[in-house]
Formats: sequence, C-alpha cells, structure tokens
Amino acid sequence: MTAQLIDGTALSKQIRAEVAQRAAALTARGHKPGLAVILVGEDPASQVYVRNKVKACEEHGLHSVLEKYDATLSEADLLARIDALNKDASIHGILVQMPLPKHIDPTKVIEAIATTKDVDGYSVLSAGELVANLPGFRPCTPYGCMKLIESTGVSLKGKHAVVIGRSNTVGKPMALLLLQANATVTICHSATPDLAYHTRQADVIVAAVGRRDTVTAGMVKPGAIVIDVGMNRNDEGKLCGDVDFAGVSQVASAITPVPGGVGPMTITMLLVNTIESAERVAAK
Ligand SMILES: Nc1nc(=O)c2c([nH]1)NC[C@@H]1CN(c3ccc(C(=O)N[C@@H](CCC(=O)O)C(=O)O)cc3)C=[N+]21
Repeated sequence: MTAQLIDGTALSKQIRAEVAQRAAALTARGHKPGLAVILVGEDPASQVYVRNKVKACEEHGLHSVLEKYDATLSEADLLARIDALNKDASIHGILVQMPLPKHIDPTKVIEAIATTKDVDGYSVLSAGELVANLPGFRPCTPYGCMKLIESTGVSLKGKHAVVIGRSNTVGKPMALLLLQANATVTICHSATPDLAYHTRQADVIVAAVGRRDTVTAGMVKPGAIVIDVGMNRNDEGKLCGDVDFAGVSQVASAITPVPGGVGPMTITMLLVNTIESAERVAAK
C-alpha cells in the first residue's frame, strides 16, 4: 500500500471532541441538544445503525430519544409522531431511518419534518438551500466526505472530481458540495457508457454506487484521492466498499477504508448538524 489512509474513525474522534464541547456549552446555557431517531420495522442493519446514532449522542452529551415502531405502523400515526417532535422544544433534530416499509411514503414523511430540525438534510427545502448556497443542513454522508477530503490538506479548487452515483442522499448533494468547493465536477451513473474514461481523468473520485469492485486500479489516475461510500458484503460476508481497496491503494495518493471511513463520518456529521440546530435555537 502506497496511498495515505484517510482514517474516518480518527477524524470522527477529533470532530466529536468539538461536538462534546459545544454540547456542554449549550447544556450550560439551558439548551441541551436533542436528537430523535425513529425506526419503523425490524431491518437488522437499520437496528445497528440507529443504535450507533443514539450511542454517539449519549457519549457526547446530546440528549437522544429512540422511538421504535412495528412495521405495521400506519403512515398517519408516523406523521402524528413527527408533528409532536416538531413541537417538542427538547428536540433539535429528527431522523427517520430509511428505508421505510412499503406502505409509507418516504417523501411525505421527510417533508413532515420541520426544516429547522431536518438534520438529515433530506427535505426539498434543505436540497434547495444546498443548490442556492444558502445556509442549511447538508446531508450527512456527503458532508462527511467533504471533511475527509479536507483532512488530506489538498485544495479542491480547480481539481477534477468524479462522482459515481446520482442518488438524492449521496451522489447529487456530493456533486454540489464539490462544486461549491470550486472543483470541476463530473457525475457518472449506471447509464454512463465508459466509466473508466471519466475516472482516469479524476483528481478526486467519490464512489457511491452500492456495488463492489466498481473502481479498480486501472481506472484511477496515479495520485488521485479516492473516497469510498459503498457498503457491500464480499463473498466471505465481510463489509466492503465500491472500491477494490487493495488494488487502488497502490495507485491513489489517499483512500478511505470500509469500514472505518465514510460510515463513522456520517454519524459524526449528524451530531454536528444537531448541535448546529440547537445553537440556532439558543441564539434566538
Ligand atoms: N434517515 C437516514 N439517515 C441516514 O443517515 C441513513 C439512513 N436513513 N438509512 C441508512 C443509511 C446508512 N447509514 C450509515 C451510517 C453509518 C454507518 C457506519 O457507521 N458504518 C461503519 C460500519 C458499521 C458496520 O460494521 O456495519 C463503518 O463504515 O465503519 C453505515 C451506514 C446511514 N443512513
């Protein structure tokens, strides 16, 4: 391995120490930051993620509420719970874990969350704020990816960034954040005929596809920075990203691992957004 490892766990630790300080300062002023996490159904992966989110709150001085509901919960009942949390002054952030059961419309649910508490940054208004360069909550995964890139000390100004994937939660907001940082941005996706043609020109690659070995060594320009958002299982059932880590780390200058890269940063930026939300309330 020749590439520098971009350690998301270590960077998370640094940022979370600042989060804890800001949480303590808010609490001393009578504004203890609070996050509500709602989980509907028994998806095992979702159970792990929400538990990690609640644990991260507890460890850093944030108040957290975990509400778990049976998969049969009606859409109307979920919307009523969100309405109550919107009015609850002890709650500064509301996260409804995705995916939701089929009978619940995720758009309706996301749009029911007060914009001031949309710490996932998933709402149409938050997306618009990002497009318009207005202050607002940035989606946690791309926001975390930006922090990981920043941690390398390399400026994005004038660099060519290639984002693979165009989801509303990762690919699209990622491209906008890179653009805001003055990169030249290309978005590739499932209908891109020659992915390697694009990635070979990239100074920065962000892979957010959900398919392992999407990015291999021959697709990477020597010295590129590679950020791996993928969460897949290999043949041995082990967690792996979208990037062939062993191969690409021989070519790249810096690379994030899976696990221990983007994942921990997603949770860290959720804490940051929740603190930010509480600070806005405290400043009123
Ligand atoms: N409303 C909503 N907001 C989300 O932010 C959201 C969501 N729904 N649904 C699912 C995805 C996925 N997600 C992850 C967060 C942390 C890790 C994470 O910490 N991963 C660890 C490994 C964990 C493990 O071992 O399984 C790591 O990469 O090191 C992974 C995935 C948030 N999501």
